[in-house]
Amino acid sequence: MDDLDGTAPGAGSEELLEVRDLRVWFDTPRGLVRAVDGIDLEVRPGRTLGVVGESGSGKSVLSRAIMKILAPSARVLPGSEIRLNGVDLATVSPKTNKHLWGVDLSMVFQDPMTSLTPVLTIGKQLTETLRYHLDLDRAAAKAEAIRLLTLVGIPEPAKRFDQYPHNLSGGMRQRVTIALAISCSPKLLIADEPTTALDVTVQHQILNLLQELQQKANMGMILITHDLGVVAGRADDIAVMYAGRVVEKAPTRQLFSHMRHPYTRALIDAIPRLSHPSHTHLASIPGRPPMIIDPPPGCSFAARCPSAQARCLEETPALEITPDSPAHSAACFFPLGTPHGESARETNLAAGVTAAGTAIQAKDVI
Ligand SMILES: Nc1ncnc2c1ncn2[C@@H]1O[C@H](COP(=O)(O)OP(=O)(O)OP(=O)(O)O)[C@@H](O)[C@H]1O
Repeated sequence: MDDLDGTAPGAGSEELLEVRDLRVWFDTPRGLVRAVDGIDLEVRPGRTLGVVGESGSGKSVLSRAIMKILAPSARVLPGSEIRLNGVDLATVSPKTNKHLWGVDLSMVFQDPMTSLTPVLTIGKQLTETLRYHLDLDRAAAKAEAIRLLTLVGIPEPAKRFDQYPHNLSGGMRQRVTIALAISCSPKLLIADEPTTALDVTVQHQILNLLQELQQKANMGMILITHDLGVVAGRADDIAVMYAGRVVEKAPTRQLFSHMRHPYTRALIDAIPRLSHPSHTHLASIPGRPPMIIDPPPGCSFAARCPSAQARCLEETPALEITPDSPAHSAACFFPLGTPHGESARETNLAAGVTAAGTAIQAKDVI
C-alpha cells in the first residue's frame, strides 16, 4: 500500500502496462454497445490496480482486451493502445502473442472451471503448461507442479496432482487456477472477480493469497471487482469505472480520503462497515446504470448524480488531474470537495432531488 501521495514500492519505476484511449465496441442487433469507451490506465511492477464498477461498466471487456481474448464480434477501435513493457500488444504476431499469454500476462477468472479442463487431472494441466512454456522435462515439470500446489496452499499436493477438478472444493479449484496462472511467473496478473463464486471466508483466503503472491513475485496485478470494499485494503491504486469509462483514478488512500466523483462517494457509502450496527441500511445508489447503446449526450452518471446540473446533461466531462496530486484524476464538472461541487450538491439536496431532477431520470435511465 502507498502513502497519500502515491509513493510506494514500484512507484517511480517504468510502467509495466499502459492503456491509452482504449475503445472496444460491439455491433449488436439492438445497436452499438460502447462497452469500453476511451480508457487510460497504467500499472507499475509490484503494484496492484483495483478496477471497480457496477455490473455492465465494462470491467471484463477491459480485461479481455488486455488479454486479447475478446469475443470475435468485438471491435477494438483504431487509436487504442495497450502496451506491455513498451510493446504494443495490438501489433505483436499471433505466435508472439501465444507466448505472451502465461509468461508475460496471465489471468484468473471468476469461475475456476473457465480455466480448468474437467477431463484432465490437475497435474496434467499444470505440467502441460509448464512443459509448453518453460521447456521442462516430465520429471522437472511434475516437481514444479507440486511446488506450485504447495505454494498456493493445497493440502496433500502429491495426492491432488492425480485428481480431477471435480474432486476439489470451489476454493481449492480457484487455488489451482491461481497456481496455473502464476506457473510461468507472469509480469502482469489480471484477476477478474476471482472470488465471486466462493463463500466469504474462502474469499478472504483467496484474496490474501493473491496479494501475497503478487508481493513475493513483484508482479503487477489488476484486481477487478464490483465491491470497493474488496480492493480497499489490497490495491495501491483504484480506477472507478462507470458506463465504459474511468470516472476517477487515484492512489487508494487518497481515493477514500479525498474522493472527487459523486459516483465514487456513492460506492464508498455502499461499503458495509463493522462500526455500523447490523440493522443499519446501506446507502444504495438510486437509479440504474445508463444504457450504453446509443447513450444520451452528457455525463453518463448525471441521471443518478446528486450534484448534477444542466451542463452535465450536455457535455461529457474528461478525466482530468485534480489539484490534490498528479496521480489523482476525476471526470466531473462539479467535483466533491470544491466550492462549486459542494454548492451544486447542496442546491440539489435543498430542492429535495437526489439527481438533477425526475425529468433526467426518466429520460436517461433504462
Ligand atoms: N460479446 C458481447 N456482445 C455484445 N455486448 C457485449 C459483449 N460482451 C459484453 N458486452 C456488453 O458490454 C458491456 C460491458 O460488459 P462487461 O462484461 O465488461 O461488464 P462488467 O463490468 O464486467 O460486468 P459484470 O460485473 O457483470 O461482469 C455490457 O453492456 C455487456 O452487455
